[in-house]
Amino acid sequence: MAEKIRIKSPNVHYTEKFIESRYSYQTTSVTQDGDTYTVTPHSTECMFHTERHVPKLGVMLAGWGGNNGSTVTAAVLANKLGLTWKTKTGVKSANYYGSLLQSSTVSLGTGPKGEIFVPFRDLLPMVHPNDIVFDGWDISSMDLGHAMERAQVLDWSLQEMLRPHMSHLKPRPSIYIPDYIAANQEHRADNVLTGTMAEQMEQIRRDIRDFKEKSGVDKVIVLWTANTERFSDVMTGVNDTAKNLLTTIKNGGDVSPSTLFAVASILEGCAYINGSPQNTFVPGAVELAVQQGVFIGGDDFKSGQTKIKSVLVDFLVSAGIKPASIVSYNHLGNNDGMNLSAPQQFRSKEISKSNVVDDMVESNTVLYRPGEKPDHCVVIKYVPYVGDSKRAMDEYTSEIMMGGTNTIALHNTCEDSLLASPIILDLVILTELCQRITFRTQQDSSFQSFHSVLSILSFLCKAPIVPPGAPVVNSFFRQRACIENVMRACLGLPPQNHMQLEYKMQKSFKVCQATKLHSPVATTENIITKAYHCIECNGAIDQKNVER
Ligand SMILES: NC(=O)c1ccc[n+]([C@@H]2O[C@H](COP(=O)([O-])OP(=O)(O)OC[C@H]3O[C@@H](n4cnc5c(N)ncnc54)[C@H](O)[C@@H]3O)[C@@H](O)[C@H]2O)c1
Ligand SMILES: O=P([O-])([O-])O[C@@H]1[C@@H](O)[C@H](O)[C@@H](O)[C@H](O)[C@@H]1O
Repeated sequence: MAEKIRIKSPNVHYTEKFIESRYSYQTTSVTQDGDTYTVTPHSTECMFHTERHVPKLGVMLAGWGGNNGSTVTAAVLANKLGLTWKTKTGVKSANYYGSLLQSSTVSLGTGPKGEIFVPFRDLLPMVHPNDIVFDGWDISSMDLGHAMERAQVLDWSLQEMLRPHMSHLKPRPSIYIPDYIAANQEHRADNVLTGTMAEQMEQIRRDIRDFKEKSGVDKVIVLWTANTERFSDVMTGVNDTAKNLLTTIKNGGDVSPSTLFAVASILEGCAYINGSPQNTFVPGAVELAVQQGVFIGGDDFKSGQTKIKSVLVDFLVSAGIKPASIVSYNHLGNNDGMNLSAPQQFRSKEISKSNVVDDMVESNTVLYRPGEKPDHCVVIKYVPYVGDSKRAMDEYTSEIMMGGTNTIALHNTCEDSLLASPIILDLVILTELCQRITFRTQQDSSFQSFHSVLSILSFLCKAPIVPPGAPVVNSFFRQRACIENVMRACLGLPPQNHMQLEYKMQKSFKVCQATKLHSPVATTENIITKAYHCIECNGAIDQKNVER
């Protein structure tokens, strides 16, 4: 299907298979001598190739019967069926609100009547969530129709319409190692594999092949939305290299279920994404992904309280205001909350929720001395009555000018799974798009893909994993700009600069449809009517009355 956006540029060519773009990647290197910085601009000429054919995508969820797994499956079905349903506040319609790709927009540039914005998803050919085929595993045998009911997330009238489409969906038996999740999860475990660790992992591999064959999808992405596990110990000789990890699995050592899923996915050539906070990607798993040229991404969906934190701290620090104390409390009553009520599982989540401010704090040495950080406290409490409707309460106390303080208090109530579900869709759709993008610099003899550790996903994760040596960016707007500008590069377009110089200079200028420069014409003494005319085509394209 032809793309909605066509680039008219000598640097962009559309072949049957690819969008081919030439792109000049601009960076700067900096050297420091005492208080003096020397900045040198660099330009790297690149070629991007983006495959235009969008494949049929299958997504296999570990934890499919959970609140997130059942809700995202239900949401896609409701959208695909175009469902509307009655509630006490009126008729609701299925949508993908909360999805960056489906429900946010980006600026394409200036049209005859001003700036043109289009949905993110229109920038490049990508999978539509309605077309995704779901499958997966759960240690609970409950079918997806009943799991949706157990989750208590969606309106009952909607559930009744969806149940006929979900009751036949049954999670495949999964790998269950009780020591990795809270003991209070044992009651769910009636759908578990048996055999050695290696045999169980091989079954997961067979499941992936079975799903791909029976569903007819072109590719599969595996995503962990099962319970939060305790952290794994990184041990030399056990999981520090790919070879040692595979040997440990063969001999049945200390390997978590989420890491077993990761190894199974990687060996099947399927991208694997970790939506939970545990350190699934032990060094051996990362090395295996790199060796196999398979994408991995995570950790821990950035969905609510932490997402707001990555915005608010970015705002405060960027505005020169010094956050000194951040207290994030929340309580929730879903099964995730029950699992997190156990100390080791909470610790995994506390880590992923606590590191999100580090890059923003470290970027401002005017406010913070080296190593100085705000007080940062994370509290999660399990309160069964509130169910999936998480209550998050935050207090940000900052130092302002002349010894002043500013305290911002937030209260945020939301269905946790309705925040996470669009994140799951963005993760798998963006990962699939990246699988179709290759690029080369002038120094490369051939095209290459992104690094196996897919750090462009960081916008969607609380604790982004990045390639060795790469910086961790948590700042919301920098993460979002990265995705937009990489997609713009695939279209041969320069990064968004938000300068709008054409409106800021005394002799303002605009570029009309004929892409030629204009000059303003002063018409009266007190009021300048900036009439923008094309020098050549003399076409008046815009008039604004501005005070002298
Ligand atoms: N807003 C959010 O909901 C949000 C945000 C960030 C991260 N997360 C993380 O996403 C994960 C899922 O959240 P949820 O609310 O859906 O939790 P949930 O408890 O409702 O679902 C988890 C599911 O995983 C299953 N499970 C546990 N161990 C398994 C295994 N080894 N194999 C297969 N299935 C297994 C459980 O039976 C359950 O059905 C949690 O780790 C949570 O911390 C959720
Ligand atoms: O994304 P966020 O709102 O900062 O963090 C959330 C936690 O506050 C919540 O307790 C947990 O159950 C969710 O899994 C999610 O991780």
